Amino acid sequence: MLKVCNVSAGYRKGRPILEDVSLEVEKGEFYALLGPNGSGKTTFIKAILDSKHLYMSGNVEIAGKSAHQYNTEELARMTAVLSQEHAVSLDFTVEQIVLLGRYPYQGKGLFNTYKKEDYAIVDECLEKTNCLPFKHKYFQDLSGGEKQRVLLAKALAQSPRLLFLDEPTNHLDIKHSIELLNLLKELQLKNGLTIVAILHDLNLASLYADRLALLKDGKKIAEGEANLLLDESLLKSVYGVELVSSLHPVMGKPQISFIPEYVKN
Ligand SMILES: Nc1ncnc2c1ncn2[C@@H]1O[C@H](COP(=O)(O)OP(=O)(O)OP(=O)(O)O)[C@@H](O)[C@H]1O
Repeated sequence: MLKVCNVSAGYRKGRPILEDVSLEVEKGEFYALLGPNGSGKTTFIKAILDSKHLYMSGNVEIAGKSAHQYNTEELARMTAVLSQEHAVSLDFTVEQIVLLGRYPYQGKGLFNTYKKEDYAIVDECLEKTNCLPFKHKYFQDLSGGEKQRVLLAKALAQSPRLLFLDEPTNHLDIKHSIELLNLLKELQLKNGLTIVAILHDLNLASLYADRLALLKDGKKIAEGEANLLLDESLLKSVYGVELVSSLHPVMGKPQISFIPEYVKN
């Protein structure tokens, strides 16, 4: 579904932030991108979906076709992104924002308007993300976590086959983080949605992703299943901190914790 070949990208000429990154994500896979702050994770998503402001080399294929061959509407029907930046017009209601997710499905004609089906999809996405209770509220009046869920509903309303998420659990409390990841997993398993998620929480990545990749200083350091990747010495070399790995009591997947400094002394 996604093939990234030897991609280098940066914001200034001759200063790459990403260096020679290659990876492939299978259809219906949940792939997590991990790495320290500033390692290039967000730049990676931009290099795939929005490279016009980047100095970039290498190739990106989405569903077997070069990313450059998609026009804006085609790309927005194939992929959606939940980004960290909430660049949304302030005086829109929740419903209006989620309806924007249906825009790529409207024709170019002057009299094209949203159809009954679009409104039904919007309601379905609002329900899935637990946003129905504030459907008529203004986006600007919501909490950070509620805004995050509305923007996920908008991304889902695009009915994408490939969904990118940049720290989707940012702003969410533990209940809503778990609910969001459960929903993503359900969409992956039932609908075959392909998911590429930047996650800072190694434990959630371990429990939900099929494969993980570690980025450091713009390079892909390692890739694989959680049992292979969440290794204490590898994590120390990437994050520069001592971490302790143990197994989840039910899932048998690695869970990462640490010993606070004051206990060690
Ligand atoms: N628009 C920009 N112009 C110039 N440099 C940028 C821009 N956006 C990001 N950078 C730089 O690129 C590097 C990688 O940033 P990026 O946001 O991709 O990292 P990240 O891994 O997503 O970080 P975080 O985990 O903190 O969100 C950083 O050094 C950052 O300062």
